[in-house]
Amino acid sequence: MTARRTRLIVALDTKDTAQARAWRAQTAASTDAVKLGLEFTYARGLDAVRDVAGDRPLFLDLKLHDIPNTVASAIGSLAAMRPAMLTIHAAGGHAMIAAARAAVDDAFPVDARPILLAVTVLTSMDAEALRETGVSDTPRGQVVRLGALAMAAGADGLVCSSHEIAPLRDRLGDRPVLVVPGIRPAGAAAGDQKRIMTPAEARRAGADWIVVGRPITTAADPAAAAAAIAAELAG
Ligand SMILES: O=C(O)c1cc(=O)[nH]c(=O)n1[C@@H]1O[C@H](COP(=O)(O)O)[C@@H](O)[C@H]1O
Repeated sequence: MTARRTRLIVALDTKDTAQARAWRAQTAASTDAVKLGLEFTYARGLDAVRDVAGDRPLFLDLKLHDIPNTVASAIGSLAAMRPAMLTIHAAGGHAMIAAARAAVDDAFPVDARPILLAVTVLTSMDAEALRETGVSDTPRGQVVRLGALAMAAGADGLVCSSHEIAPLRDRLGDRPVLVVPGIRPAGAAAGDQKRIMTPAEARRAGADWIVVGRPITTAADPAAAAAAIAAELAG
């Protein structure tokens, strides 16, 4: 597992197109992909997302979670975006995930299919937050349950925290692409994230990709912050 290279995605979370472009340029040398999500997309629209991503691999993080027909139709609307990765919520259930799978296979040419990622339990949730939603299992138990469900329904990979990589690999083997947010370099503020690890810990745990936003984008020097994380991943 640790033989895989752990790749770095920078989350360009802003409403400002010029800011997103600047972060993209500052981090291009040390990151493998850019993530644009709800904040930027709702503020600026999909054309601006495509424009900011440019020639970088695009993780389009819209976390679709609706009835199967709506999710499938929404994925059809994203075909022109040519994303490298797309997110849906595993909690939408088997039928929704299977509909998303079918829509990806339908809407994208075979050589341009995005990696369909199912978000398991948000990294901002701890056991207590999960209990408030009616789930009495631990985050780890719930991530493995949702991860198995999502992979059986046709997802290519999962979004989870570093804490769940080992139990997911035990249950599901090497097949799921594991994308891991909730990454904090030593000393960085956790903010709203609860299930966190450092970049080096995530690499050792076997993350395929890590997602890092504020530790890069709020740094005095985003280029240096991204380069330091890339160096940590290189070991
Ligand atoms: O799907 C995601 O990317 C995601 C899932 C999750 O469980 N936790 C999570 O933080 N994310 C995203 O990862 C990024 C983390 O940002 P920072 O906390 O600023 O590093 C944000 O863009 C979140 O939307």
